[in-house]
Amino acid sequence: MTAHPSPDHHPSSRPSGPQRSSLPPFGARLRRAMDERGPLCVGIDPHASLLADWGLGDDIKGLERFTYTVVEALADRVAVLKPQSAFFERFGSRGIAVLEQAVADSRAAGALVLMDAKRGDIGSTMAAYAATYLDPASPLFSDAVTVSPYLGYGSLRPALDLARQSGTGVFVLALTSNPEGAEVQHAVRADGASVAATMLDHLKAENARDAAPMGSYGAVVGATLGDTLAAAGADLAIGGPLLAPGIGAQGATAADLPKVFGAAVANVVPNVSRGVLKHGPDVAALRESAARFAGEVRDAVASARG
Ligand SMILES: O=C(O)c1cc(=O)[nH]c(=O)n1[C@@H]1O[C@H](COP(=O)(O)O)[C@@H](O)[C@H]1O
Repeated sequence: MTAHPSPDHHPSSRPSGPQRSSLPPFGARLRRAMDERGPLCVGIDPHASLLADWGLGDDIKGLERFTYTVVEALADRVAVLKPQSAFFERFGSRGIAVLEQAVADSRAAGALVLMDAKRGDIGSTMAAYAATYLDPASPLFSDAVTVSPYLGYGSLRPALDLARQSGTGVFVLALTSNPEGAEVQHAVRADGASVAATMLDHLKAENARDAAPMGSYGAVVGATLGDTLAAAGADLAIGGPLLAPGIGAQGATAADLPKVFGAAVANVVPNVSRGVLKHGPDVAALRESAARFAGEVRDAVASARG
């Protein structure tokens, strides 16, 4: 995909091969951001219906206005912003240019950017996806990216290795928030372990290096899962972050977090997208909503600590 972004936020051509980064490991950066700002992650998901609700057109101008308003409202106060790439890709190269600008502006304002791209392919193609999001020379360079392990955990190796090199992170889908996920993720392998438990074990091993204060390799575990985690034999003590989508529009609440995550709740990065975004386009209302979710998360985590 060829992008034509404004020239002010990234190099016009990419050097060959991954660039070394001076960034500390992602896990350390994320832990610090969680300590300073609280663990909330807000999604930037410009649904067509939200654009309409905001009084915007379902076009590039609407996309720009929506995206830059969310960045202006939240990038200086939440730990993580998670743009969902699909909502930008559907506008073609001009949508990608908006995404590039949003990533750069969010990072400049102090938010970590988790690119929600859910990529996954054979290793050699995965290397290109990894370069897209985790190579500091890329116009879409982000602090972390979501990936899908359906081609096998080993196929993710180029992303896992580039993340270590560039101080970025990788979030692997383990137990997703949608009800359809169980047919794959709860499936039991010949050795008796579920697919999800196997992914979590891989991540635990990945995090064994650079484990303090937190590993850079995360799992996606839905906040909607209630007590079904036990059925998947999931050990959430992976030493890395746990991205927990599903709060708000999908029905989970902050109060569910201790029940779903138990002792691992300290590593949970709860995500809310529509639950916050529906309060736009008023910047103050977006901030108030994010602050309310952040407060509920803080109270839930504190009550779990006793
Ligand atoms: O990786 C994700 O972020 C993700 C994983 C998952 O299991 N479930 C899930 O909803 N998500 C994403 O999290 C966001 C949830 O949005 P809301 O339901 O509007 O809060 C969307 O961008 C989803 O693509």
